[in-house]
Amino acid sequence: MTTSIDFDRYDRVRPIRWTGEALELLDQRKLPFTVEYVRCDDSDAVAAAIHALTVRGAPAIGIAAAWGVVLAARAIEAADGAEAAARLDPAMQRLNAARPTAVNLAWALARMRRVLAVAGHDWRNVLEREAQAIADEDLAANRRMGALGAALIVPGSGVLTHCNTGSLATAGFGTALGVIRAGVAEGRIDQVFAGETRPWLQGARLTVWELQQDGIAPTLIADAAASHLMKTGKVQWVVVGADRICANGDVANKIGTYQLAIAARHHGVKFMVAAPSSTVDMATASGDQIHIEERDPGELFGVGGVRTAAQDVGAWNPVFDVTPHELIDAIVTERGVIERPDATAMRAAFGD
Ligand SMILES: CSC[C@@H](O)[C@@H](O)C(=O)COP(=O)(O)O
Repeated sequence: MTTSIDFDRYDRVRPIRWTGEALELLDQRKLPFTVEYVRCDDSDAVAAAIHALTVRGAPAIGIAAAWGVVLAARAIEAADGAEAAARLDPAMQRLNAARPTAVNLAWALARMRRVLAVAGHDWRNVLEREAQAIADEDLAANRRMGALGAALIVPGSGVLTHCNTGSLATAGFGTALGVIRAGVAEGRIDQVFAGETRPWLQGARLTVWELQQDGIAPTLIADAAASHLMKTGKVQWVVVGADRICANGDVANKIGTYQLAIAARHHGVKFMVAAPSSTVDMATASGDQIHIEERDPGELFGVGGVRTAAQDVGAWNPVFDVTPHELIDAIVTERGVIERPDATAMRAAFGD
């Protein structure tokens, strides 16, 4: 497939930088007002950064964890990969436990374990090459799925997206935001709406900032405005990313995605999920089996450190939800487009 997209135009934001000595993470807690990288010198610092959302987004936390393994390797001695694997196991388990919902974290660590198991005396170089490969493959997958997803969008369309699925959440270009970038570049998308994505405001803080770096001017909406937006006819597609795609096509993504899918179906708006194959988890049969992360209820009590909620209130803060496959029109990965996903279509695309 050929595409007219100038990818280099979109290579401006990089959330993860490997210096050869340390891992530098663009601190997403401080964006858009402060652009600052946090330096991680060991794997526990990486695990803490993943847990704190310094680095976030399913593919990005997998990539960061892979570099975390490279850092953990600095602290041990081993004659070969098998011996190193045993010694690195506690650090890898701590990285794996940093966040539960996005499968990309466990997937990246499993890849590091696999290459380690067969590595010889040069196991440190093997780990470093694998971490770099995970990052490089993610960027390539995003570019490919961007073009594939954009091709589904009829010129002149408006789209709504949720959370942040861009360069900040990946090795670059983005998943759903990659589709949107490609769609804008190809003249298919006229207008991009971004939901705020409360409580952490990934949409208002990160997606808007990222698109502005590209010269794309999104329109911000309150999350609660989504159904009304759809009713006006201004959007033809909802395009979102994923943290885990199950064997039956159910999709876990940022809290609020499920209600967007319900509203989209009601209004005849199409619903697309864009994610690399590293987000596909064929070992999880359906969304009912996904561990949904719940974060500090304090995230709901205010914005930017200013309290907005009444005092002495209880709160519940699940940060992901599951969209049933019946509400999804297309899942786009770098391997192709799965229309109306279900267990049969998923098996045909990804095996068992
Ligand atoms: C490529 S990003 C896909 C998802 O990871 C994204 O939509 C999302 O839900 C991120 O959640 P976050 O809690 O910000 O890590």
